[in-house]
Amino acid sequence: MTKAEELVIVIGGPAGTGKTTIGSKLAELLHCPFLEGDSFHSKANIDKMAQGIPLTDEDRYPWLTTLTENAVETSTNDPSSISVVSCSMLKKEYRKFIKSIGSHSSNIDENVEVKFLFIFLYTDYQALLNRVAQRQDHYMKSDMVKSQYDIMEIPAEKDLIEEGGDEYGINTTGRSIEDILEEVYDVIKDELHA
Ligand SMILES: Nc1ncnc2c1ncn2[C@@H]1O[C@H](COP(=O)(O)OP(=O)(O)O)[C@@H](O)[C@H]1O
Ligand SMILES: O=C(O)[C@H](O)[C@@H](O)[C@H](O)[C@H](O)COP(=O)(O)O
Repeated sequence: MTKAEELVIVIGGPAGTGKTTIGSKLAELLHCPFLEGDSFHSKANIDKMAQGIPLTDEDRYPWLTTLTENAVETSTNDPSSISVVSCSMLKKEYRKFIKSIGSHSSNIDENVEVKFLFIFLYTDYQALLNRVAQRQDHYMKSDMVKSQYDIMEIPAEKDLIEEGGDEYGINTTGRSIEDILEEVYDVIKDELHA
């Protein structure tokens, strides 16, 4: 018996890179749910970020676990069998962790295989600062952008979706939302209902 397939599309990148904007529009296009990854943070994490203190791996891993389990559960329960979730996933090891948690999640049936695709958005440092400054009522202020920019790992050639991997990086500098969305769709379209 072949396993049924679910798809979780994770939209990543540093603060202000367009995860929420692109992720929510992609979900509309695919007629599937969108999850805002930041909604799964503990209060302690939010308080820390609001004070301008970067998260440590100890803070991040429980958040990544909750976020992944929710994304898997959401795709399981949705008729589309897809969910889109935003998550900074700045380092390769966080993408690997999401995949390993997702594959062993208690929320999945043994007859279901969950496929993850990681779309990493990035732009130049100044553009990020400007965009974060534009956001109103967000705990994350522009003093956090540098720490994120310094550690971010843009997907490597060997891990790209077109090379048989599950990652893809998009430089969004100077590009419209529609243009970026079109590129995302183009990259993932072969994985839809595969
Ligand atoms: N490609 C883009 N060009 C210009 N502004 C953008 C672009 N993508 C997002 N923005 C703007 O940048 C700000 C941050 O976007 P958002 O989607 O909240 O980013 P993130 O979820 O990654 O923090 C918003 O004001 C949004 O409208
Ligand atoms: O859009 C944003 O404001 C940020 O990306 C925000 O989502 C933050 O980055 C993460 O919630 C966790 O922080 P780390 O990126 O440091 O893991």
